[in-house]
Amino acid sequence: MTETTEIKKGLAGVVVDYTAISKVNPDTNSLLYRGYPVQDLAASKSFEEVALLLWTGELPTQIELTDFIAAERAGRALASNVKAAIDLLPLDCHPMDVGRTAVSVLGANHALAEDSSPEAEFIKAKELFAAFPAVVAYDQRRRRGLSVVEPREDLDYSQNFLWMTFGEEAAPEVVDAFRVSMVLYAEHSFNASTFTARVVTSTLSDLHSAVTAAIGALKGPLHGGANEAVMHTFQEIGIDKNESREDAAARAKAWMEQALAAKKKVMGFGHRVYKHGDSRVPTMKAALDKMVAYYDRGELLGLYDGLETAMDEAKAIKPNLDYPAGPTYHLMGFDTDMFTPIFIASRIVGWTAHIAEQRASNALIRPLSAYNGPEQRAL
Ligand SMILES: CC(=O)SCCNC(=O)CCNC(=O)[C@H](O)C(C)(C)COP(=O)(O)OP(=O)(O)OC[C@H]1O[C@@H](n2cnc3c(N)ncnc32)[C@H](O)[C@@H]1OP(=O)(O)O
Ligand SMILES: O=C([O-])CC(=O)C(=O)O
Repeated sequence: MTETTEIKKGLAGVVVDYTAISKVNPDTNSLLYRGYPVQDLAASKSFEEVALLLWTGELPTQIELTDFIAAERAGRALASNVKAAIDLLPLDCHPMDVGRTAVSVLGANHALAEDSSPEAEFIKAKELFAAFPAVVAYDQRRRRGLSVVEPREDLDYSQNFLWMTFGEEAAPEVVDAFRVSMVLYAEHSFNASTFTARVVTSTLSDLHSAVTAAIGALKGPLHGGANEAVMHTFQEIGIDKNESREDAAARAKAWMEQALAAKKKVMGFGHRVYKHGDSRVPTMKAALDKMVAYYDRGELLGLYDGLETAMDEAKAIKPNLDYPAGPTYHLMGFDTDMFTPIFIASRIVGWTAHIAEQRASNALIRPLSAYNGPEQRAL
């Protein structure tokens, strides 16, 4: 085997494999899940239906959906050793560390952990989907010194997620914005965390190991961690509920101009694949607009507009999905560092769909490197 000398830093522009799960088209700013435009799915389908679509390739029949919903509702409670493991973690560790640990324990618990048949993998994917919201809710509540709220089987996925987190039933508008975010975050081809899951799977390792590794990749601010970084930016600029939208926009614009002059990277903007705008942003921004109206917090849109305009004027770089998602979760009442764990809950679907696809047509993922260290020398 000869070494290639053509280096593709960050694998930019490299096509690594086929996928039938989603199609990201940067020329048309579009995203298809198994052929369906994501904005159409977000307009009319539950997250549960979208999950089944991504896993199986087709929207479920009514019977399939009913069966899945029943199993999902029955599988929401946290195992006692997952709670115990979370309780052992410091309250000031990052919640992504909690999510990563919880998935690891769920893997160790699983009777089918080492069974990678398609049937076993599908069972594990569905169980992880059902169990993970309770991890986020449990951790959010323990950080606030609040007692656990048990799941309710009369609520759908999004309603129950918000119920377990806040201990009250969320308004339909809020549930819907949350559902939209779950649909939009679910899948995005060979992004860094999904690729990580595929690398781990390619060694014939198990599903929970692949998801645990993917969580590590998602945590970084160049990837999923950007949704919380967006809120940190808003907080650094300063949030004043009584400020007018125009004044907030002016302050945000000035902040961005300074940040760019200082050559800072501002999280929530830019994308490796989309260069003219992220396909999901218009749908998520519409959900954010509804939340701003619901909570009467126009000044947040001032900050949003000011940063976006200044970035566009200076560098023509567009927002990515994390930009509208961050303030949406803030308005719903989540602590900022819980935003990326919410992303995990959704992306579990995409990761596990890719794990299945990788297994079905596996080749060990092992690229080459060009050596640029010292020449051979004598000891
Ligand atoms: C769900 C998701 O994971 S979406 C992505 C979330 N991540 C973020 O929001 C982090 C901020 N964005 C970024 O760091 C980048 O846009 C990335 C990593 C997402 C993609 O970047 P790449 O395709 O590798 O492009 P790269 O980082 O080389 O940027 C190209 C140029 O645009 C600039 N640029 C890109 N994004 C930004 C940004 N957010 N702020 C300021 N400048 C930026 C770079 O500085 C670089 O400028 P230069 O050519 O003058 O050096
Ligand atoms: O595709 C990417 O590189 C990042 C992204 O938007 C995602 O994972 O949703």
